[in-house]
Amino acid sequence: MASTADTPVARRLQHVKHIIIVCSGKGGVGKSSISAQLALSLRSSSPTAKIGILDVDLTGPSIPRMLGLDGHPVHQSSDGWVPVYADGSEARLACMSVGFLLKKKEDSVVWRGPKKNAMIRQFLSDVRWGELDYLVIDTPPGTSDEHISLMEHMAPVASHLSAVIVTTPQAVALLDAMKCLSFTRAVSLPVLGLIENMSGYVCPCCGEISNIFSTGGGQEMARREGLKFLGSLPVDSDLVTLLDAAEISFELLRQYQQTSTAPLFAKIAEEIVRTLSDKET
Ligand SMILES: Nc1ncnc2c1ncn2[C@@H]1O[C@H](COP(=O)(O)OP(=O)(O)OP(=O)(O)O)[C@@H](O)[C@H]1O
Ligand code: SF4
Repeated sequence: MASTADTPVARRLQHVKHIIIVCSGKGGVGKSSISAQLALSLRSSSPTAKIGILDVDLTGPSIPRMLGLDGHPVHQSSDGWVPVYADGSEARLACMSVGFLLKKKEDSVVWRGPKKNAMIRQFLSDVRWGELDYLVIDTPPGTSDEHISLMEHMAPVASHLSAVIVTTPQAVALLDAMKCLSFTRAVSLPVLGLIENMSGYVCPCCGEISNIFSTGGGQEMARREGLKFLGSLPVDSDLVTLLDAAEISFELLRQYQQTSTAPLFAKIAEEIVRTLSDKET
């Protein structure tokens, strides 16, 4: 068994206390926006918390856009790639994504498994994350080459890893979330809990939450499978406007706190922080 200092990935990641892999069975359920919100909420959870967010959704990287970082170049230093900081010189929210490496943001990545695997290894071993409290990893939907590569490369730091599963209330998304859960069980990845996204709709006029789809399916799945239910988030038009059009990351940090989902997500982040600190003791 490899010791924690045996591989380049282990040497980089041994200073990251907790690595949270965000996954979903189905595409479009809001995994990237949950990853972005988790990183923003964790950053706000303490005045000193240091957070990283790594986007390994290689064919559909959306984290740079959601954090208002589109088009930022990645600098290479003698000690590896310097991540892009969403909060400038405060340097408490570091971000890395294949989106930063594309010439144009509309360029697509058409890579086979081995090239994806090499890219993920490079993200894990060559990015100068430094000391982090939390590294949030946004993954593609389903359980694909990217997930397998992540688990293989991070095996020496397996004790730092855990997952959050995102679903929407519809039966088809829940079925896919079950597949995702069975992957985590197959690779012995502890699951912190389940988030039900797009559960009801926040009326932009009066702020009332209406149930446009069914709700509660995620909670029921969590109960049935012995998972923690971390919370549900409604469809919020302010959030989609903010994340789809974020242009300046500094503004985003401030504006996010004014959305109606920010306090709901803060509770989810608190629960995640509590679960992880219980795990440490
Ligand atoms: N709670 C929400 N309220 C409003 N819009 C949301 C919410 N969650 C996600 N969205 C929006 O839905 C769209 C899809 O979300 P996102 O890209 O996060 O999904 P995904 O699961 O990561 O998708 P993919 O399968 O492409 O990786 C985005 O435009 C996002 O801003
Ligand atoms: S929730 Fe109230 S304000 Fe919003 S659309 Fe419905 S009736 Fe109108």
